[in-house]
Amino acid sequence: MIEYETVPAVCRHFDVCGGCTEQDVPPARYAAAKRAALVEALAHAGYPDAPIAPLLLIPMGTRRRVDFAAMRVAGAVRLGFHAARSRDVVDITECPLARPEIAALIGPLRELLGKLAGFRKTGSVLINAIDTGLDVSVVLDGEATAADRSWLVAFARAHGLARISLGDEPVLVVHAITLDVGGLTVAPPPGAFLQPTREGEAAIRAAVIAGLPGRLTRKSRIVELYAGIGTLTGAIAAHARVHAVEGSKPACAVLEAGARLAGLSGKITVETRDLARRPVTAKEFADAAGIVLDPPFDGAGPQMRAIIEAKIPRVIYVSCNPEALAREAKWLRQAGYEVLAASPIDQFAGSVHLEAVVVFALA
Ligand SMILES: C[S@@+](CC[C@H](N)C(=O)[O-])C[C@H]1O[C@@H](n2cnc3c(N)ncnc32)[C@H](O)[C@@H]1O
Repeated sequence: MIEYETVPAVCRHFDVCGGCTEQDVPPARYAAAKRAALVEALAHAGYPDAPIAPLLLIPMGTRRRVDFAAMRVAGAVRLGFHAARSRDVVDITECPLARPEIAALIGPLRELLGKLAGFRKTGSVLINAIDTGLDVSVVLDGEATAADRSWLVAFARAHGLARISLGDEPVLVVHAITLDVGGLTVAPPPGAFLQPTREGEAAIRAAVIAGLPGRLTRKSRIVELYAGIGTLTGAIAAHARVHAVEGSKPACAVLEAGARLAGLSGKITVETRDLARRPVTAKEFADAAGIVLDPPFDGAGPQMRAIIEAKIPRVIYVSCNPEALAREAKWLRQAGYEVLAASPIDQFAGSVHLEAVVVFALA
């Protein structure tokens, strides 16, 4: 039962599409609820008085990474997002959340999927907006035919895409694949993880850099866990040596190449490692001035034990899930860490999700 006045939703698919469930919440209430998610997470972890910054709002129309679901039902193609708590795909004609150039592809993509013999019942289309255009990766549930590939090539050319791929296999590269990630220029693989908005990414980076220990020297070393393609790595490397650890081999290759291109191979070392199976040990953290971690939705799990054992003076935790943050921050509190700063960032506009950067220091 809704107990407050709602405001008109900006999207015509609101209510059926499971994407942005909070669009009709009045702005002040929306912003308060988002910030409260971080307040509650940190209070739950034992930090009731943590210094929490105001919420950084990021407007609709800025999402630069969109993963559309597709379904063929009685011959007709549906392209959009899953309905709430359902595998059913809601067919959409607009997406005010996405950047306009991504939203403009919805109709043409639906038409393209309709022609593909390799698209039987279910599929998806992941779009990343990179510096040279849109990078589109189509995932089908059947074998793509030669004709399918020709359709993809024609589509990429007609819409001026940077690249089109079948899953992680590039089918046509039209423009050079480059993305500036604040200090490094990288070439993300098809479907690479990118922070959902440029604005959010910049805010995360700024909060991480502001949270680094004050007296870093050229010899200081920061260990960065879950580094991805290096979204934060180049910026950290402007202040210290960085050992970047990431589980995805292609992401590590991209990060390594970006570091080389920037002449930073001496400052940035990259390690491919599954941190769930083989966490970095307390001994390996030993001489680090700080740890930066940006784990997946479920949190860092088994990696946390060694972080706590290592007693590194500064731990900067980038979180996309306040629940996991609450759980793992509690262990940091029990180990004697205090919160120096916490920044809530509305990376997932219109949804209940929240991004946050929390800076912990050993008291
Ligand atoms: C939230 S993303 C952050 C990536 C990067 N920091 C960024 O901002 O783009 C989480 C990263 O953790 C990586 N990852 C997920 N599970 C992992 C594991 N078990 N071991 C190592 N890395 C993992 C993913 O590949 C992904 O790059």
